[in-house]
Amino acid sequence: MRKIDIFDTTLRDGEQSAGINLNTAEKLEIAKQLERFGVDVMEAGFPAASPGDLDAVRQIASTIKHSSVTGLARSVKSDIDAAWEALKVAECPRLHVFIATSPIHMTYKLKQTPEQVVETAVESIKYAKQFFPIVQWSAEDAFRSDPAFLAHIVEQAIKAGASVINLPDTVGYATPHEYGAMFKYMKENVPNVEQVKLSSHCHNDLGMAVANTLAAIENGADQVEGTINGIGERAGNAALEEVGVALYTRKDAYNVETNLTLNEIKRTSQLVSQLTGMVIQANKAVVGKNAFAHESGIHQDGVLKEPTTYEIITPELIGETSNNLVLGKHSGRHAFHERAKEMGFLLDKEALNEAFKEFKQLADRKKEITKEDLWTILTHQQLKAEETAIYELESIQVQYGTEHIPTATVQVKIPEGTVVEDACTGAGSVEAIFNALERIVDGKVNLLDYRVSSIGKGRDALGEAVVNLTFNHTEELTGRGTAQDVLEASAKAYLNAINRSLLQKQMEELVKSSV
Ligand SMILES: CC(=O)SCCNC(=O)CCNC(=O)[C@H](O)C(C)(C)COP(=O)(O)OP(=O)(O)OC[C@H]1O[C@@H](n2cnc3c(N)ncnc32)[C@H](O)[C@@H]1OP(=O)(O)O
Ligand SMILES: CC(C)C(=O)C(=O)O
Ligand SMILES: [Mg+2]
Repeated sequence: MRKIDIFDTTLRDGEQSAGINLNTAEKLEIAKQLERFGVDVMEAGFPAASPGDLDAVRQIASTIKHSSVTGLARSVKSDIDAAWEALKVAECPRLHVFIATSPIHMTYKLKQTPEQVVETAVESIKYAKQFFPIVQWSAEDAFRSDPAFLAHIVEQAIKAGASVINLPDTVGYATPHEYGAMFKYMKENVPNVEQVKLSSHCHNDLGMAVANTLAAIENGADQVEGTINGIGERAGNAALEEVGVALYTRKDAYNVETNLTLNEIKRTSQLVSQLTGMVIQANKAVVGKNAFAHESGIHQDGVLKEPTTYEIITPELIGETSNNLVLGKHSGRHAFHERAKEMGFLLDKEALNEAFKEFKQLADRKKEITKEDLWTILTHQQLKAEETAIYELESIQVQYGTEHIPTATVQVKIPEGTVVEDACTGAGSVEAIFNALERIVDGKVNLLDYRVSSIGKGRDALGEAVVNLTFNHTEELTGRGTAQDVLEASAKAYLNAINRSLLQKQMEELVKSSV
């Protein structure tokens, strides 16, 4: 099978992303991880850019043994000298030297004629070859270059000693078909092309960097360049983890292999994100937080029955521990039941269905259902299964205004099974609720304590209320209630305490009668 070399430029083109600045220690850490990931070549920096970058490239070159380390240089002797200073410690020093070949770049940026550009390119390669055993030459903005001129300069670069020829789509303008055609054209029109490896280098301005890279492979590229998480100048470079996983998953289509250790992807991606401060978008292919997350019921059910229904990549392939069935408003019973089991709740079908109903109601109101929310819902159902509710809150309505006396109207299902409604005022909304409830329950309530708190974080967290009271002069009892609204939670807590008191009384009578 044809082998594709992976050239990582996270530490050079990736670091060119606006807002990224890595120090030597950070670059070294990433370099070591890139070596574990199995990249064939890593571009450690641009040694002429600053003494700090030169030092980082030198330290990486002297540390990394299983990947070839390179640095970038303009076609300028001082840049090549700086690169040699940094890379001479490497096992097999490799230089990456470039010059632009498109009319726009030659005319406006370099202010050189095409002939002068050929001469500069050839001179720089010959100069570099005095030091470096391997020289990679890049035609910056190759894609927007005149194809015949590009073929000519590539031929001259090979004659001058380049052993890898890189043909970048520097501004991310190419379509996959066009980018592939450029490689085909070079294969057919550069007489000495078989002496070198052709390399792709794609930018993502139109979101086609990975597709273009794959098209280059289909048309004869032997090396592909890119970065971890696709970071890089402007919209970034081709994301190497996407390229690696695409080549593996669609081996049937591409029929090539790489040296990459794919299960190092997650770790590499996380490290690069952390040290560069570039957050990975949740829906990013392969490494996004949602790449293995399923939220909708139909998908969750499918994945529980057979993962390949909705997963073409296994989480383990990239070093992720498992997929993630996220519970939200689109989830279904299968996933909910599975999660309840995982959390250790052994509820019967009816209780599970009740819990699922409660979960759906909450999911409609809340952006994210947390683990704490699930605990609360499931515990509530478990307790409910163990006790008979005597008073049950049916509905609650509170009128509150700074200029008005708070009034609460409550509907409660009483032990006889009928629903009773009452209304009351109070100094505050909670007092109004408690007063209304006291009129419904049959007995004397003495409220001793009342507290509210939130379960979990965020403004949409569930509220929990705890009420301590005595009912008909029994001993003090604690009631708990949870709801998204603290007023509803308070009413539930109040009734929960009353119910517990009544249940306790029933138990005592049962014990007495059985003696
Ligand atoms: C497509 C790419 O990603 S290319 C790599 C881009 N990366 C970087 O630029 C990061 C590192 N760069 C730097 O630190 C600086 O730009 C340096 C040290 C390289 C040069 O700095 P300065 O000397 O101050 O020049 P400055 O950056 O302002 O301008 C670039 C000069 O290099 C010239 N130049 C650009 N590319 C090349 C090239 N491949 N070969 C020769 N000269 C080049 C430009 O025409 C311009 O020349 P001029 O001064 O005669 O007009
Ligand atoms: C220097 C070259 C390889 C580059 O980064 C580009 O053209 O995008
Ligand atoms: Mg680039």
